[in-house]
Amino acid sequence: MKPANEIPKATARRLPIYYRYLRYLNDAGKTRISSTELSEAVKVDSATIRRDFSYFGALGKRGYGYEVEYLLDFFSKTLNQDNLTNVALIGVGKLGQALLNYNFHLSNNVRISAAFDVKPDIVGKIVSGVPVYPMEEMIGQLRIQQIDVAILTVPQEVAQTATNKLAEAGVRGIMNFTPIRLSVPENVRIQNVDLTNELQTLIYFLDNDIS
Ligand SMILES: NC(=O)c1ccc[n+]([C@@H]2O[C@H](COP(=O)([O-])OP(=O)(O)OC[C@H]3O[C@@H](n4cnc5c(N)ncnc54)[C@H](O)[C@@H]3O)[C@@H](O)[C@H]2O)c1
Repeated sequence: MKPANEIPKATARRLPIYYRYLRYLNDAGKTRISSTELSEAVKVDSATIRRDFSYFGALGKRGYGYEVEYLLDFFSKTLNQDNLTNVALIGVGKLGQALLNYNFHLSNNVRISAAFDVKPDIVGKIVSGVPVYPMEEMIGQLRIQQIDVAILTVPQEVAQTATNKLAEAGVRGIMNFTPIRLSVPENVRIQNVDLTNELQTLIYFLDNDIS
């Protein structure tokens, strides 16, 4: 098995997809799955699946397929499913509230446990089960709750200032929903999410008939 930093990013991104489907199979009482079946279900070609799995050692047997429980256990450990990751949300507006409401129900191991805002009418409230703290308490709360991942849903004008505070609090990963490109220290990783971009990419692929 390769160390985590040697696993290609594309493979790492597919792991949660495999994991979710294996959980579904396990819940349905299925004990074994062939690579063709798995491939059809998760829409990843079987050569890619075999290559992905090969990074973790030989997990399947030719002509037999994969043991669901074994794989599930294996991926659960690899994806650190046994540890709950608390995530903070900064900016409890329209988008922030939608994310709080969703709160990653499908995942066992990630949940938003604290939210932060500046609006007096929302600070101090509990929104979808998550307490909303004032921004002045952010650094302290993140440290107490040992949160090192944050979702940023503030107006773009304040995004960089909020990011600086997150970095100061020791946050290592930020999921950035704001349209600006954030500057961060080297040890902080940013994941930009832009639904408009995604939609435009989809339309571009459709218009140009690219599969
Ligand atoms: N990536 C996407 O696909 C996508 C989609 C929608 C919105 N957005 C972006 O998400 C962000 C939020 O959008 P929205 O529609 O929810 O806006 P909104 O105005 O409804 O919410 C913003 C929230 O941030 C709070 N806020 C303001 N200043 C703050 C500060 N300094 N610290 C903490 N909180 C602060 C406000 O009080 C408000 O509750 C915007 O930057 C918007 O451009 C991105």
